[in-house]
Amino acid sequence: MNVLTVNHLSVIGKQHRIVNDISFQIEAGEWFALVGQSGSGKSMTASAIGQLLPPNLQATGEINYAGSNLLALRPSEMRNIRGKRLSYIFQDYQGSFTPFLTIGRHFEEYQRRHLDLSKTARKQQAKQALVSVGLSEEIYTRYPVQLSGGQLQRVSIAIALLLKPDLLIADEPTTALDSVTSYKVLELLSRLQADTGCAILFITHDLRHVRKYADRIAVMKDGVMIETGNKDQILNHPKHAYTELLIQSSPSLRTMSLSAEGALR
Ligand SMILES: Nc1ncnc2c1ncn2[C@@H]1O[C@H](COP(=O)(O)OP(=O)(O)OP(=O)(O)O)[C@@H](O)[C@H]1O
Repeated sequence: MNVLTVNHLSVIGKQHRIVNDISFQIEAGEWFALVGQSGSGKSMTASAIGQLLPPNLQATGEINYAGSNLLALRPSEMRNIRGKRLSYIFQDYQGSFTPFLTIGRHFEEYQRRHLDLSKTARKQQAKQALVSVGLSEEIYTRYPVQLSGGQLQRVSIAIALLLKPDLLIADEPTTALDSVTSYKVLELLSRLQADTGCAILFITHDLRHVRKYADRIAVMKDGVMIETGNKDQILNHPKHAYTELLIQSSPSLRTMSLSAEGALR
């Protein structure tokens, strides 16, 4: 069953077409990776899904989710879906936090917008969510500046998954983190996906990040989706020269793909 169906999506600016007539589906519970080099249109695709495009850009086509075409929804209807059934985590997690509000207040604001819970229940739910992403309950009373990048990204994930969305859009969530912390965040996402059954649209320019986790991969180049397929097919038998180039420029993948070829001989 598809959780999201994108048909003929284009993102258009005054001068140019940033995303050009792309179509894809995300199945319930799958890890769908959108890869491509910087500027290929991945983030604008992700933003179009949640009506988060900058005001000078417009989306055309259809994005079907939970029985609605998201592009046709009023902003208030979209706000209701965003955060509740469809959540985001971003590369710039720091920008998602207000420096003078505690982590607890960030949870509070989110919970009050979407849930009807008592203050005590909200606090309890937030603390449980912190523990579920491997953080201590004490983080609840801390300020963002008192946390490391990895801890803050974990808090973003805890908030994004609080209402058990059907789809989590993770736009380069590990780009600003060191490699060990990135690895831990990816492991965490994978575990939480198994626990909650949510689908993940995972955006990255680094194919290594999808090797272990993705079920399917779509490759974007200059606003066009040039290739989509299951992970093994894309990584071991890319059809497009550009996909080959992405793999070649990712050393550990090249080794992996060569050894896979060797094993087949
Ligand atoms: N507000 C805007 N107005 C006009 N063009 C924009 C705007 N925002 C982004 N773009 C352009 O859209 C193109 C696609 O950007 P996008 O952020 O989707 O790329 P990306 O594949 O996500 O890259 P990255 O990996 O660097 O985030 C880029 O050429 C960018 O310059």
